[in-house]
Order: sequence, then C-alpha cells, then structure tokens
Amino acid sequence: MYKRVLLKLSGEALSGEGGKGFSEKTLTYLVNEVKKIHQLNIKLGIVVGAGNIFRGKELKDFRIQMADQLGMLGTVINSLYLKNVFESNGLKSVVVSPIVNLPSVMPLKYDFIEQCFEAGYIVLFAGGTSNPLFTTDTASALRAIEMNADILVKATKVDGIYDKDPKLFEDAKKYDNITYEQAIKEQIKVMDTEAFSICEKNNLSILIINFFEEGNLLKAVEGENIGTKVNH
Ligand SMILES: Nc1ncnc2c1ncn2[C@@H]1O[C@H](COP(=O)(O)OP(=O)(O)OP(=O)(O)O)[C@@H](O)[C@H]1O
Ligand SMILES: O=c1ccn([C@@H]2O[C@H](COP(=O)(O)O)[C@@H](O)[C@H]2O)c(=O)[nH]1
Repeated sequence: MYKRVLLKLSGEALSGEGGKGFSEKTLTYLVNEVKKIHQLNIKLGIVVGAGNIFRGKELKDFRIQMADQLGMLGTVINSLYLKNVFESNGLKSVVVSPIVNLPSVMPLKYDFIEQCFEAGYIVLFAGGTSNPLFTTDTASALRAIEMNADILVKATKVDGIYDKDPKLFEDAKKYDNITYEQAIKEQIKVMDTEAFSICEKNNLSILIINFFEEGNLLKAVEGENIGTKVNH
C-alpha cells in the first residue's frame, strides 16, 4: 500500500463529467471515495483542476497569460469548496497556496504541510504552479515531489493510457505500463509532457485511473493492478 499519495483530480470531479459548477451527487461520490483512502491513515495531498470553472484556453477573447490567471483562481475556488465539503463530512483538510492571501488559505511551507499530514489533515494544494502557461498536471507533479509522495495518482475520465484517445477512437488499445520516455515520445495527451518529464527526472511513478468507477481510488492506493502505470 502507498503511504504518501498525491491525488490529481479533474475539475470535473466536482461537477460531473462534461459539467460546469458543482454537483451535489458528484461531490457525495467524491467524499465517499476519498473517505475510503483517508481512513487508511495515508498522507494525502490533492491538486484539483478547474475545468468545471475555467480552463485558460477556453477563454478565446483573452490573452492566455490573463486567462490562465482566472484558471488558477478557479483552482483556489475549487480547493476552498472541497475543504468545506470535506469538513462537513468529517474529513479534516487544509488549503495551501502561494497565490492568494485569504483567511482560509495557508502559505505553502514544507514544515507546516508535514505537521498537517501528521495530524491527519488532507492537504489541498491550490493555485496550480503559480504560473500561467501551465496546468494542474504540472502542478501535481511538482507538489507530489515536494510532499515526497510515493505515487502521483491522476484520477480522470478514462481508465488509463491508450495508444490514441479512447474517447475518439473505438479501436484504441490500452497500455498497462508505459515508460515516461514513450509517453513523451508518443505525445500522450492524457497528461502534460511537462508533468511526465518532471516525474521522470525525479523518479516518481504515475498511475492513471478512471475516477468515475467506484472503488478505483482505494484499489489504486492499495497497489492493485488497475489503470496505467508510468515509470522507467
Ligand atoms: N492516448 C490517450 N490515452 C488516454 N486518454 C487520452 C489520450 N489522448 C487523449 N486522451 C484524453 O485525455 C483526457 C484526460 O485529460 P484531461 O486533461 O481532459 O483531463 P483532466 O486533466 O483530468 O481534466 P482537467 O483539465 O479538468 O484537469 C481523457 O478524457 C481522454 O479523452
Ligand atoms: O500552474 C497552472 C495551473 C493551472 N493554470 C490555469 O488553470 C486552468 C485550470 O487547470 P486545469 O489543469 O486545466 O484544470 C488551466 O487551464 C490554466 O488556465 C495555470 O495557468 N497554471
């Protein structure tokens, strides 16, 4: 079983697949899935995207530098939203981010994060990398390494990495394992190349799983053979 896990959630884990905003049904599902792993006493960090609010590239009339700042703020909104939902359901959590100074957001400090983990808090890393022109995939790779995670679990809308996009091609073939090098070379779009590259340099395994399949998160943390594993 993994002891320190960075979970990357799509913004759609809050809205439902393809949706915008927040869905009570999806959030209840999310809380139940997270509860199953939190009770194993693992140190859990979460990076959440903002596809349910803004993805920079979707704002066509904006310069990307500006649009991405809205996207990063979207991740702060989602993290605060999640903190509230978690706490209403008995899950202690803290939001950390270098990009905003709000009463419920703490600065990102390694010693503080470690104290939170020791006290059983889920740490929500908000604000992406703090820089436009990136996405929360890259942020999750950075934060995973900063928190010394054993694994980066990307919980998304597909059940792993395929040789082509399985949402577009019915004949796409799934990989159980793939190297970082192959993922980068084949320009696999399920995760940013930057994220693959950071994980490769720091020897951090990635597991891609389908978030919307009940029990998957627990199976992933327990080391079951699901999804697609990316390593050397
Ligand atoms: N080779 C591939 N294998 C698997 N999925 C792929 C592949 N190429 C493209 N995809 C697509 O990548 C998508 C997942 O990446 P995407 O960036 O949309 O999700 P996310 O990172 O979970 O969301 P968000 O942008 O909200 O953080 C899948 O829904 C899938 O359609
Ligand atoms: O480091 C970062 C992370 C994110 N952004 C912007 O936020 C949105 C939402 O993140 P997703 O990973 O797409 O869910 C992203 O599209 C960027 O616009 C950023 O600029 N820098």
